[in-house]
Amino acid sequence: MTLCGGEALIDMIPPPTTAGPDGFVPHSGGAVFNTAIALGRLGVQVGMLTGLSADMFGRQLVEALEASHVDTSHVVVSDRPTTLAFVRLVDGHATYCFFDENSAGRMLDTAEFPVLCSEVSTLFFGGISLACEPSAKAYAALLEQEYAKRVVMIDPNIRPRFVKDIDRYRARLDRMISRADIVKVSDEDLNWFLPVPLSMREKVALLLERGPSVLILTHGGEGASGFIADGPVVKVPAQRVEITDTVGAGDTFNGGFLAKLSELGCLTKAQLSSLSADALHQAMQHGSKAAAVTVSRAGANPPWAGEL
Ligand SMILES: Nc1ncnc2c1ncn2[C@@H]1O[C@H](COP(=O)(O)OP(=O)(O)O)[C@@H](O)[C@H]1O
Ligand SMILES: O=C(O)C[C@@H](O)[C@H](O)C(=O)COP(=O)(O)O
Repeated sequence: MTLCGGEALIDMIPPPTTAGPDGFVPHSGGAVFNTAIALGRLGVQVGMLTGLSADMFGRQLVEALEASHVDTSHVVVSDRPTTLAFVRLVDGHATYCFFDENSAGRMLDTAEFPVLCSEVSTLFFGGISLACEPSAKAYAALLEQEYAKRVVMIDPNIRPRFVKDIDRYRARLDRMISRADIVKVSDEDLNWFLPVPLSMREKVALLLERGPSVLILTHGGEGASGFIADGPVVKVPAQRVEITDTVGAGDTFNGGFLAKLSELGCLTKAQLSSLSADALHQAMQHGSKAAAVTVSRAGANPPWAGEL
C-alpha cells in the first residue's frame, strides 16, 4: 500500500465565470489528498495519513476518500476545524489564501500518529503539511523513522508564505530530500530551494547528489523533465488541453507517475536505484496524461483509470 501523509482541506474555488469574490464552491483538496485520490482512482492500493475534522467539511473529505477507494484507517479525527484554502484564478492559474489556524491537519502531532499497518510499502509526503507546525515536525520524524524500510516520495510543493522559520524549513526539506527515493519539484520550487546563480541542470545535479534515485522537475504547461543518476534526461511535453484551472496539476501528475511505476513493478528501492529511462518515460507520460485531465476541469478532480 502507498500511504500519503499530509493535508486534506477544502479549496474554495470561484466558478470560472465569476469575476469577483462571490460564489466560492467548496471542493475537496489539499496537495497530498489529491495525490491519494488520483492513486485510488487509478486502481492503486492507497491510504491516507492525516488529521481530519469532525465538522461537515471533514466528513466531506472522508466521504471523498472512500468514494475514490482510499483507505482511511490511518486518519485521525478531532474536533479542530478543517483548513480552508480560498483560491484566486487568473487565466486558470491558481493562487491561494489559507485559513489553517489550529486546524485538524496542521495540529496533528507525532503522539497522535497511528502505527503504520504492515502493508505500507511506499510513503508519500508533501505540501503545506511540511511547512506548518507541529505537523511538519511529525511527518519529518515519521520519514526519518521509516525511510530505510519503505520507498519514499516527496513533493515539497513549497509555500514559503506559510513558514515562520525559513532556515529551519529549508534544512528540514533538505534532510527529507536526502532520505527520499523520488523527489518531484516544480521549476519554482527548485529555484526557491536553491537560490544560487546556477543553471537548472546544475541545480538538478546538486539535488541528485543529496541522494534521491529519481528527480522529476515539472514546468507547468511546458511539461516535465525526469532525471536518474548517469541516465539521459527524459522529457515529456504537457498535453494540449483547454484549461479550466490548474489546481492540483502537480498532485495528479504524482499520482499518475506512481501508479505507472507500481504497474511496472518498479516501486521498490532496488528497482528505483536502477530505473530505466524507458520506465521513467512511461511513468512521466502517465502522470502528464492524468494531470491534463485535472487541469481541464474545475478544482483538483483527478481522472479514473477509464478516463486515460
Ligand atoms: N497548462 C497545462 N496544460 C497541460 N498540462 C499541464 C498544465 N499545467 C500543468 N500541467 C501538467 O501538470 C504537471 C505539473 O504541473 P506544475 O504546474 O509544474 O506542478 P505544480 O502544480 O506542482 O506546481 C506538468 O508537468 C504537466 O504535465
Ligand atoms: O494544498 C495546497 O497546497 C493547495 C491546495 O489547496 C490545492 O488543492 C492543491 O493541492 C494545489 O496543488 P498544485 O496545484 O498541484 O500545486
